[in-house]
Order: sequence, then structure tokens, then C-alpha cells
Amino acid sequence: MSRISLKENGGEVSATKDYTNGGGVRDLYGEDSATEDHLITPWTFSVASGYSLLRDPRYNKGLAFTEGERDAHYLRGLLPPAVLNQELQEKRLMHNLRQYEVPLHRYMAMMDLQERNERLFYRLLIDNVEELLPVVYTPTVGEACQKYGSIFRRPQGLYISLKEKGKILEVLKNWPEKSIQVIVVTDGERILGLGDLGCQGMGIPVGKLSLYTALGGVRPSSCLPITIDVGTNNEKLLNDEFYIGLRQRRATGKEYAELLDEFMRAVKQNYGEKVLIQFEDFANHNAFDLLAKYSSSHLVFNDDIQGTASVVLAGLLASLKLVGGTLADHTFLFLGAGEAGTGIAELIALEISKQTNAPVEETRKKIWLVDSKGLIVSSRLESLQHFKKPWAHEHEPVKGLLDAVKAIKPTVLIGSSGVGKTFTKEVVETMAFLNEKPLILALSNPTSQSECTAEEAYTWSKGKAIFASGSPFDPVEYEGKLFVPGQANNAYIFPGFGLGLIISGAIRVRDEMLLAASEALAAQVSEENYDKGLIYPPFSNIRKISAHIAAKVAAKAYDLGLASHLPRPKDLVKYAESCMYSPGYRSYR
Ligand SMILES: O=C([O-])CC(=O)C(=O)O
Ligand SMILES: [Mg+2]
Repeated sequence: MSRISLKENGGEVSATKDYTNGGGVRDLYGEDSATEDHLITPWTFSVASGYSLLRDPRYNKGLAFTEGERDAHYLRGLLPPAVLNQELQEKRLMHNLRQYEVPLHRYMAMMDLQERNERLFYRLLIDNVEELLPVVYTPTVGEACQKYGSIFRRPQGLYISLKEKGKILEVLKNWPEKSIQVIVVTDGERILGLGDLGCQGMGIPVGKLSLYTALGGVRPSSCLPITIDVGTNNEKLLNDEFYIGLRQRRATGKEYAELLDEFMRAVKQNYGEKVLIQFEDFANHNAFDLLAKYSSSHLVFNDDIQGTASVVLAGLLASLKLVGGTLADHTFLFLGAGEAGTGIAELIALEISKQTNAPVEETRKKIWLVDSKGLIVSSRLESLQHFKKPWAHEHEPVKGLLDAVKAIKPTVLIGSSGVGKTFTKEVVETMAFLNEKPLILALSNPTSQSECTAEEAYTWSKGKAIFASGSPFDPVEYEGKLFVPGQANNAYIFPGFGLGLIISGAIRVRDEMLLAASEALAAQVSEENYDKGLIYPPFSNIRKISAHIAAKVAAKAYDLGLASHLPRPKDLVKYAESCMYSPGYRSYR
């Protein structure tokens, strides 16, 4: 039951909440209108007041409760006399946060705030997005996952382990919110570039969903972080006395597939057809299969394959303004042929195919991938995993990255292997030797896994490189000129993408929607950004950017006949904006 204080008489009061078919809830509290839909089932819930109101992060306002609210809701004496507005609370908290020098301490302070006063948490995150993104998200969230057991305070999100086999539907019903629109789920096997963190991967769904709200305006109450715990193969965690997950090695094969299948069925049964399930940080060997298996029956999106692809394609489209030519004029070389690498490669091939009308089998030939065994070439075809096969072109075998750069002569070099420091000085120098303006994207996360740093890219290329990275880097001064690296992180795409699916009531994800999202993001890069060498707009404008992405994605859903929210709103950008959650406090009568 959700608890809320809306009525003036305090105590336990019943109110009516309108429930809807596709997992949408009516905007009773004026939060947003993203989810208005046809009503079918009435729902009753109780009202919190007094002490329990102060302890309920969704409705607590701390010292911002007004005199009238303190009277009406049995709060007298439970708060000190001062009344502070949200602005002053924000100022105080930002001041406190900046005192912490250790990033993990900032992360913990932010999580505490989220569990104490949700609206204030989102106020901070939205108003200080560039400063706080690296705290609640990449890179600090990676360290938080590594140490999740030690820093554990209050549980966030929903844990579904092998112990819950056969009971997943019941577990979903334990979650206090009934109306869920977005689930981010991980099994913790490939957390960023940090590997298997088992159950402690929970930090990732929690962090991603806080961005759904802050950057994409999806209501927090409709977001559900889930970690599926099938064990871990991480010996360090298995031997860690504070580890929070199942102390066993990973279940695989049939046992794994059955648990996932029960989960997918339970989600659809409980929340309907229109709940978005975002797969996050699964290992390659499961990620592709899960996406393929469920994309025709569920609204599923793999952020590491599709979200990363869409954000990188956006950067490439934008970079054409700086480097010239069309996408088809370029040659692409990837280090890393997993989810991100092959996902990006395929979306580039699709976009070139769309632009030139050439079949995608042809356009793929502009794109080369290197994995741990060297360049992917046709003589390796037999032994390649299925998702690498389309990239096995005719070429003699080439071992390392440097030789591949020399052989392929790429104009664009993309790192997506999850392994740090692999763009060496020689590699960057060769790119700069081959190209007037080499485009270098070091996508692996967190910062420790980045293929090179921004400073390395600019200095080794003697200021020629156009550089962006998955994890954030500070601007670099080189020979008196300031270079501002972009952050090619899927956080640009998934919040707006998800919002677009929600507002249109989409029931399936299609590649055309990803292309639409990329084009929308690229269109948001301004002349001023280009002047600084940026191929992504700053995150400070992200809510506006998300609304534009959402509008294009929703438009595509309508065009493809996959939207269920009818009639189609006339101005989709305005509509998307009007749906977005804003974190200002509500007044309680
Ligand atoms: O979380 C991030 O920053 C980007 C991402 O999805 C990953 O690296 O797996
Ligand atoms: Mg990820």
C-alpha cells in the first residue's frame, strides 16, 4: 500500500487511486500526466501523517513543512521550529556534499537523501546535473557496487534470487508500488567494465532509474530497480563476509533460463504489456540471447547494446560537422566486439543503409572489429560467437590493435572492450598520422577502464583528435588551447528514449526508434558546442534534450503502429515536456 498524506484530518484516511490497464497511474497529485490512461480498477490506499510521514521519503519535506502542514498532519513537536524552503535545503545539502573529498562518501550521502526526502534528492540532481551525475552514476556507482555490502544501509530496489524460484509473481507484489512503467534489471555479471559483481550490481539499476527521473522526467514511483541473483563467480565476493548475495557460483543453462523466463512472464502478468524492461550489464553470452528472445513478446531494451549504439551514432552524426563527409565516407575500427561494439557497429551500418539505400550487408563492410584474438576476419568465421559473425570480412589475419589501425586506416576509432589503457601512444599517434581530425571514442567505464584519458588523446594526437569518452573527463589545456571532451554515455539516450515509449504507450522497441533517438540527440548539438570541439550537448540541458528525443521516439512508435496511447498528441515535444516529473514540493492540505 502506498502511504500519502493528502487530507487535513490526519490519521488513517482512505483515498481512491485510479488504476489503469497498462501500468499507468492517474496523476492524482499533479506530478505529471505521462501515464493518464483509461481507468479500469479502483484502488484504495491509506494516508500517513505525523512520524510516519516524516519517515516516508516520497512525501517527507523535512524542515520545509509549513506551519499549516505541521498543524494539519500531526507534525508539531516532531520538527524544530525553523521552516526552510526547498531552495535553502538544496543550498545546505550542496554545501555539505562538497565537504566530502571521497567520491564514495558523496554517493552515500546522496543515497541517504534519496531514502529520506525523494523530492529534494531529485531537486539536487536536476539542478546540479553535471556535478552530481558522476556521483550517483558513472564512475562512482561502480565503486559503490564493488563495496555495496560494506556500505549497505537500507535496501533499495527488488532482489530476486534463485531462492524465489516459483514465487517471482509474489515477490513483485511485495513491492509497494503497483503501477510500474520502467524496470531496469541486471544479473550483475558485467557491471560496467568491472566484471561480475553478483548481487552488488544493484547500484546500477538504482542509479539508472534515478536518471530516468532526473534526466527523463519519469515519475520515481513508476520506476523499479531489480537485481536477479543467480550467484557470482567472483571469488573475492564469495569470500567477503559482508557480501549481500547468494554465496554460490552462477547458475547457468536451463536453471538460468528458467528463472529469467519466470521473471519475464511475471512482469508482464503483473504490470501489463507496456512496462519497459531495460536489461543492464548482463554478460555478452546472455545479453544478446535475452534481447532476441523477448523482443517480440515484451517491451525490452538493452541499454548496453542499443542505448550505447544510439548515443555513439548521435556523436558520429554530429561529428560530421567537424570532420566533413557523410557517414558512408568513413571507416570505423572497434576495439571490443561485445554488446557495445557490435551494437554500435550494427546501428552505424543501418544508418548508412538508410542514407544510401545500400543493403546493410554491404554497409557493414565499412566497419571492422578487433577482439582479444585480433582483427575479426573471415578465416576466423567458424570459431566466432554468433554476434561477431556479421563482421568477419575478407582480410588477412591481424593480431593487435596497432597493426589493425595500420592495416585498416580507420577515420574513427572506438573502444568498447571494457579494458583500460588500450589506446596506447602509438595507436593514437598513428590515428593522428592517418587523419587530419581523427575521431577517438574511449567508451569503456568506469574511468579506470577507459581506453585512454582525454589528456592522452589530445596530447598524443597533438591536439588533432576529436575525443569523447564513456566516463567523464575534465577539460584539458594543450598548447594554450582548451579542449572539452564529450561524454558518450548512454545516459543521453535511455531516459528520453524510455519517456518516448511511455508517453506513446509503445508496446515494442524497433531499430528505427533508436535511429530516431540518435538523430534527435545529434540535432541538439549547437554551434557553440561545435566551436569547443564537442559532439554532444552539455548535460545541463538534458531535460530539454530528453523531451526532444522522447518526441522523436514517440513519433516513430506512432508511425510504426506500435503506439497504444491514442489519439496521437499534436505537438509531441510539448506533450513530452508536460508529462515530465518535477521535484518541487506539493502542498498538503
Ligand atoms: O553505466 C554507464 O555509465 C554506461 C553503461 O551502461 C555501461 O558502461 O555499462
Ligand atoms: Mg551498462
